[in-house]
Amino acid sequence: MTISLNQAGKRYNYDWIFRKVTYTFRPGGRYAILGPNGSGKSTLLQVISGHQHQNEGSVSYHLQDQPVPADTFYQYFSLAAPALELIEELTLKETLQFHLQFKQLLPGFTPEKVIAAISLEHAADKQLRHYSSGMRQRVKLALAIFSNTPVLLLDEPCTNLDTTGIKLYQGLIAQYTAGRTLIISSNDEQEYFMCEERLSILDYK
Ligand SMILES: Nc1ncnc2c1ncn2[C@@H]1O[C@H](COP(=O)(O)OP(=O)(O)OP(=O)(O)O)[C@@H](O)[C@H]1O
Repeated sequence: MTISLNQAGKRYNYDWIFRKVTYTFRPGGRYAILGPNGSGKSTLLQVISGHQHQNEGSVSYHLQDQPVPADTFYQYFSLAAPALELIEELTLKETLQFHLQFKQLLPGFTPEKVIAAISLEHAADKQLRHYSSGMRQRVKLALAIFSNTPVLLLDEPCTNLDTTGIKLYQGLIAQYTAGRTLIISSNDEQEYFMCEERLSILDYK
């Protein structure tokens, strides 16, 4: 999947968050969107994903040179973000079953294997509302990383993770993202160390 931004700009009310972003995210590339708190990293990720619409310029998607309509791009990406809500009443097992109605898991994976991969076997039947913030983050990462999508969008992926959780995240990225386009919004090197391409949002003010 190729994602192309051409002179893209986004404002909230009268404040431009970024302007004139012309950038191409290529298939299999690993990209970090960098910048301080409040600079617009999450907003750019939301414009890429289509959750927010740009106010100027364009965003387009191509799969092997064929255009992908913006309103079908949701099928091709998975996303983990602090703002994304989990369904609190569901257990982890139920969450994965529900998720399977929308996205397939990576080949060879079952809900049980995903739960084991994030070391939450002991809490698989507990409602998510009783999870700690770090456990919730593991669930969000698992739903994104283990979905069989060519594009993976991660907004501050190590939010609420302890040292063990960060190592787990880094291991999952190393093991399960080969060949996928990875775009990480972050200001923490531990989250984006593997990204060879770095995009500073401050260059687009
Ligand atoms: N829905 C919204 N309405 C109005 N302003 C918004 C909205 N969402 C974000 N903003 C503003 O846009 C700016 C960029 O926010 P954004 O969340 O993209 O920054 P960020 O770089 O991801 O920050 P952080 O590192 O703190 O997560 C901030 O000034 C924020 O207040």
